[in-house]
Amino acid sequence: MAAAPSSLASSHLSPIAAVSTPAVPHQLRIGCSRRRAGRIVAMAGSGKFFVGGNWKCNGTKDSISKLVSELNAATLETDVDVVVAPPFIYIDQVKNSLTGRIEVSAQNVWIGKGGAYTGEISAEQLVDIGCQWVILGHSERRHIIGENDEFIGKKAAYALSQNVKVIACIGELLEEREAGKTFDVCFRQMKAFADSISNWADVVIAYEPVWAIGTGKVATPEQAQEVHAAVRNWLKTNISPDVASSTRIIYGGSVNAANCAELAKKEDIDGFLVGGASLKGPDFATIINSVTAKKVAA
Ligand SMILES: O=C(CO)COP(=O)(O)O
Repeated sequence: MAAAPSSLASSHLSPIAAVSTPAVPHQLRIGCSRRRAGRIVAMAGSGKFFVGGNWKCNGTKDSISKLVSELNAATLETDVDVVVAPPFIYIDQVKNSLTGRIEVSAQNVWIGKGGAYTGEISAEQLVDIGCQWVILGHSERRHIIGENDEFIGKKAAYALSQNVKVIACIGELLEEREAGKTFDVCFRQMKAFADSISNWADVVIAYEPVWAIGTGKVATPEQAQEVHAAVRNWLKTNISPDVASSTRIIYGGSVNAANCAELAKKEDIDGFLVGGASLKGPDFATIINSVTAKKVAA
């Protein structure tokens, strides 16, 4: 992705000024407080912490073999769901060498049943090689490849129908944030998923502001929390309170070993989708283990 303009300084995107769309409704805050009083303090959602590594179009047989060895040797907290997403052609290699502690995801899937679709991979084929997850709606597929909301929603529905779980990505462009459209964009992308999804149990939502992806310009914990809380409230209003509290909403965009703990402490951040830092085993392990920061915050 192109580097974010220098105007993306933290002073420019201050926690409150950054999103000029309406603040999270008071009602939601009350809802979170109730949950706090009941059982969970630092996690508004009730699901397990979730960390995904999106390897994108990176790696060779040799580098992936080294990364898998690092992951196999790492000590990982037990109460975290961990998934890695290698390029399609290495999924089988990873499945055959990676510890069963970590599940494997694809980075894309065809919209329906396989057949005469040159270059595509079907959900049935993912199931055939034991790949349980797929990332859909990633900004690189939206903005570089040109996938639209409806196409992505239908892909999600078909993958779920074949028992492939979905990491559903949403997030605004820099110009959309600067125009105060962050919530509008995220809610529109959420609606497209919701129009196609009936079973949310196998869906994890990844909020990945496009200006933070691969740029080193991570959202502040406050900026991420603000959008996560709004998305959770959107689920509460438009799907159900149960889905809102059980669906993991993870953050992606320049997450690394140094910034993960502060992000993890935020109550609506239920984990991470990591790009560059997931290519380094020890750093990825640190990000997985940032669940301990959440527990301390609780
Ligand atoms: O796109 C991402 C994960 O899907 C994030 O990428 P980076 O962590 O490299 O910014």
